Amino acid sequence: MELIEIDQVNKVYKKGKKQANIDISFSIREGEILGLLGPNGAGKSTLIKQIVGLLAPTSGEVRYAGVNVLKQAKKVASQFGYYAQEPHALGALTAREALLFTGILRGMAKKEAEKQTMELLERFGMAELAGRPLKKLSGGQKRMVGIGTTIIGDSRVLVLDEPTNELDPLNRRLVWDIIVERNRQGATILLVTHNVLEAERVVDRVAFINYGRLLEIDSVPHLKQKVDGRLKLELTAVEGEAGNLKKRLEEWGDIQQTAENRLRLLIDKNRAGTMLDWMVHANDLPIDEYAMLPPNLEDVYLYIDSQKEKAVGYAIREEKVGSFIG
Ligand SMILES: Nc1ncnc2c1ncn2[C@@H]1O[C@H](COP(=O)(O)OP(=O)(O)OP(=O)(O)O)[C@@H](O)[C@H]1O
Repeated sequence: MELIEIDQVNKVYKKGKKQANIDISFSIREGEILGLLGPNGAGKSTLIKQIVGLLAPTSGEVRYAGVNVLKQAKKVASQFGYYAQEPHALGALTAREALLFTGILRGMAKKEAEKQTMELLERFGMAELAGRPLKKLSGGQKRMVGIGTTIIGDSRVLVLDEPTNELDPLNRRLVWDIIVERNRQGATILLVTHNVLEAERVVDRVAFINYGRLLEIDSVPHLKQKVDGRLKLELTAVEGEAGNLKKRLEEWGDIQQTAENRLRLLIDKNRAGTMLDWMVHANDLPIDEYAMLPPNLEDVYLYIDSQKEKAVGYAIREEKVGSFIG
């Protein structure tokens, strides 16, 4: 069943005259984990804010269980857990109070909210910090309390905007575990992340957004078929030579610059042997290191993005390379 429908959503920010979302339509199915991926400035947070009803679309609408979210703000607030990128304004509350009050606001009985609060703080390794005001916690600890306030109260829908951002590896893993666990308990989950490789392990489907548009939405295996029959060559260029190297390799396949001196080439399997042979014999290529690897979801994204750029003639976003790294 389609739980949330995004129907022809357009968002124009008046001040900047910026069209952040253009004709976006797709559905989120009940019980799925849908990953929303795309580079910085693609329009993901704008879309998410409209999905949770905090921002009104310029045109189009978002429906939850068949009804426009803006017409059922109370219901959406009680049934959705929303983790925003911006830190929340609960700084004067203690960690315990922030969790407890959010649980009660979502309609939990006080006793149950108390129980879940302590369970979460223990799970986060923060039981001893329960009485400390949020403003006196570290950035990562604050973020974990933010995750806690999002998931407390068994919300039917979780909307998570970069939930693992700025967390250490252990907490990142804990958050991914919690996401999967809550999904198994029945929650429908929409999440924005730049951790494409971590997301690949948990999401059922992926929506790729760029230039304010939905470029693609599909299951991970289906998306990977787009780069089937290809291999990935990761190259480190000699300092200052990435542009030059990119030009020399362009004819072999789809090439992207992924960091200042790093390039990624997707090449047909049946050309890979000839290409490698050519590369090792060409003495003047400015290459420091290279490795041949099977493609992953990040490569699918880069491929889809490059095809779209070619198709519609968008300028290459040199300033945005590397958005997916780390
Ligand atoms: N309040 C605002 N007023 C004007 N323009 C805005 C506003 N918020 C966002 N934008 C612009 O809209 C575009 C989309 O921004 P958005 O925050 O939705 O991107 P994003 O995909 O979430 O990016 P990131 O991954 O960096 O968080 C950007 O060009 C941004 O500068």
